[in-house]
Amino acid sequence: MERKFVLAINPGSTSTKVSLFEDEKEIKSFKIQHKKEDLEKYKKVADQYEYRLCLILDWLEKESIQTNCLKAIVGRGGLLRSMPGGTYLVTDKMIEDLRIGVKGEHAANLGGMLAKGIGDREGIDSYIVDPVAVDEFNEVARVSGLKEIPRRSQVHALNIKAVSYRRAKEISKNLEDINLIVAHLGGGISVAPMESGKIIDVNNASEMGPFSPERSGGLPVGDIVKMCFSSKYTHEEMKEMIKGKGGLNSYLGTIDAREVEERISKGDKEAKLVYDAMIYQIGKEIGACATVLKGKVDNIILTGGLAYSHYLIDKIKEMVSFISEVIVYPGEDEMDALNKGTLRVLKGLEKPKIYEDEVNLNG
Ligand SMILES: Nc1ncnc2c1ncn2[C@@H]1O[C@H](COP(=O)(O)OP(=O)(O)O)[C@@H](O)[C@H]1O
Ligand SMILES: CCCC(=O)OP(=O)(O)O
Repeated sequence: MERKFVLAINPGSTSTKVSLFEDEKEIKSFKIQHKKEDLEKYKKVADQYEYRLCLILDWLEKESIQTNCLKAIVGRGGLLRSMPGGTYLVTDKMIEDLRIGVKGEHAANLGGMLAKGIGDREGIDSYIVDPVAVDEFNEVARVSGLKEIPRRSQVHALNIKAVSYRRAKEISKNLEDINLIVAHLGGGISVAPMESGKIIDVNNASEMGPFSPERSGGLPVGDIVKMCFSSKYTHEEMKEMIKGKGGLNSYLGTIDAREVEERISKGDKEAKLVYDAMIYQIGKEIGACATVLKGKVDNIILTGGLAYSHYLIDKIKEMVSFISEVIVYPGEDEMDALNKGTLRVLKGLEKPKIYEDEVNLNG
């Protein structure tokens, strides 16, 4: 029988990861590291399309993989209109929204574009799975306190859903029958209460909640307004302070938690105070999620790069173990999650969702 593969594409802000899967097995993978100056040439994220496409096609050629050996292509989904979780067929309308950045710029916007670009060459379907735009909020979670500004769901949905499925399987339950609190602890942080498989609230990794290695998290709003009108900073500079140069980076000049821990071990008191404050805010956010779930929490899951840290995990456990058992899945496996989401559709276990049917095209 002819061998057929799924190609998964995960564009990040500094790299593009590609993996080739034969059923559930990853048989090849490659991380294309982009030079800062190569990406800086492009004004908009979507403008990087041709550049990244050529690099992926070059890799396939180098590995002697013909695109006619592929049965589907899947890309990490970006900032689209609010949508329920699941596996989506990439449609022309979705591509239009990704290209204009309908809800903002994010490297993941290229995922669907690159998947469809390659899929269309062979006449095969392309998909995205649990994009950062997944929105399964309870209505009450949308109200911010200022009429003009609704709370928005922007979330590390792909990894959060993947680790939730993993835990449900481990305890032989359906995800729909359990409640979890999942904290994705990476360069950005999402802490979400998951009720019966749905992410019913989240801090919004780019703007609110705990600060993270590179993001400020929620800030005192009065002081932010003052800074914005101080004439000291441009709009771009303010945005960078919130995402990129915020969090650990703002206080300690690094986004690398390992470096911070190294400094702490050498007696750096400032590093310890800032790192402990980040951990304190994560614990506090988990506590808030427990109240959303009215205390009915089957497990708390800690995942992402920071979950490799024993220092951080032990301190979070001290704060939240009274709520429920803490399960640690360090790192993330977004490539595997993309493939599994695609296989669920290819094997007929799930129907692919259609973007136009699931989103509000006037919103
Ligand atoms: N072994 C480790 N101990 C402590 N922190 C770690 C470890 N490995 C990775 N990290 C930290 O995890 C963070 C990045 O997490 P990651 O999930 O890779 O983020 P992203 O995918 O958002 O770039 C960085 O601050 C990094 O220093
Ligand atoms: C917008 C939520 C998802 C997110 O922040 O992803 P990255 O950490 O990969 O930028």
